[in-house]
Amino acid sequence: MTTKIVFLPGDGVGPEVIGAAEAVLAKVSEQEGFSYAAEHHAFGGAAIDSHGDPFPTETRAACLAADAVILGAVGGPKWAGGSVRPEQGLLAMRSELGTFANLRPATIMPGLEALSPLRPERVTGCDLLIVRELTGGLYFGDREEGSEAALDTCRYSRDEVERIARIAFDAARGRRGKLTSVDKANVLATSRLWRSVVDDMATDYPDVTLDHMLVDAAAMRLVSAPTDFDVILTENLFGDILSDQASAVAGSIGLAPSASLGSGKGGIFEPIHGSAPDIAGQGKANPVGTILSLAMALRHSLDQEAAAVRIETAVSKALADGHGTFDLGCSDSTKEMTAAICERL
Ligand SMILES: NC(=O)c1ccc[n+]([C@@H]2O[C@H](COP(=O)([O-])OP(=O)(O)OC[C@H]3O[C@@H](n4cnc5c(N)ncnc54)[C@H](O)[C@@H]3O)[C@@H](O)[C@H]2O)c1
Ligand SMILES: CC(C)[C@H](C(=O)O)[C@@H](O)C(=O)O
Ligand SMILES: [Mg+2]
Repeated sequence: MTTKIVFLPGDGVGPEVIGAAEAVLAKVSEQEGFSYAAEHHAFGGAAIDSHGDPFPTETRAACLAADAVILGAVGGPKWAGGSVRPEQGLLAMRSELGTFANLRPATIMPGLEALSPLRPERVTGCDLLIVRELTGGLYFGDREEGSEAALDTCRYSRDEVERIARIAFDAARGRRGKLTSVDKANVLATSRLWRSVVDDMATDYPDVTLDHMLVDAAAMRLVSAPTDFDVILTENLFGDILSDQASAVAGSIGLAPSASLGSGKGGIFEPIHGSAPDIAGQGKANPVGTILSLAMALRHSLDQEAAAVRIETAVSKALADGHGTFDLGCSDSTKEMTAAICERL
């Protein structure tokens, strides 16, 4: 059966970085000798404009049938005040595809320590993975809008915590064997449930060293001692915030990929950054986060480990050779950076 890859360019820099991932996929598939069928669908603000819906029915059907969904980004000032927002389409897609596990690695590439805002000796060797719960918590609880008062609710069930914790324990087992569960158990009931479920599961993983950290302390630790972390397990909102912070520690948000996985084989693969309205349309966006997200798709959903490694190696080489976009203090355009990576595949 033909591998089906759905591209959702979305808004702002989304189409620019998706173009980069497509160029890399075209070359790497030829080199590794596999074929695929690519489709493009409307999503986010662009889909509000064309269909009146950020996640139109035909996009939903294509994503449900896909082996992997590669997303650029959604959102922007044009839609921010509207009654329907692009971000609602993103949340609906994550929920309907059941992608509860969001993997967000933050690794400083060897030789590139100077990219970090932290002192090089502090960031050298930083290699962490944030495992973020993606389909529960505050993002999906009951909500009431209001001009005088508003309400968001946070709910987690034992099952929801168990399934994401299992992913994190397994990931730690395959890495350096250290798991830090991040919560706010000194205040939140959901965090106290989270902590007790994670503790219960620790008995199945005697080879993993588990600790718990409050999210405020974790935010501090992430900049004062990022190399202390191996795998960070956390809920939806905390994972959103800490992953942007970790990406900056590792050099730039423009470098950071993610994989959103469920119980099936497919998944959603997207850079962690947004539509970057401040640089959209200027050919300046760093395509690496999206290209490395493609590598995660090849590894996790498409059975193409060799292609994933080929891409990761080419990205490292291009950066080590001094290529980079403006966010890295370099002068390559999105297209030049993409070409530099393609040449090194
Ligand atoms: N997954 C997603 O689609 C996603 C993720 C985050 C934010 N958003 C949305 O994007 C819109 C803009 O949000 P924001 O400005 O807070 O966050 P953002 O991530 O879009 O941008 C934050 C900063 O990082 C820079 N940046 C982002 N991506 C970059 C890249 N590839 N190369 C170089 N620099 C890059 C931007 O120029 C900006 O200065 C909002 O509507 C938000 O909801 C969407
Ligand atoms: C756009 C927004 C809903 C989204 C999130 O918070 O999950 C984004 O910030 C991300 O990190 O993918
Ligand atoms: Mg975010």
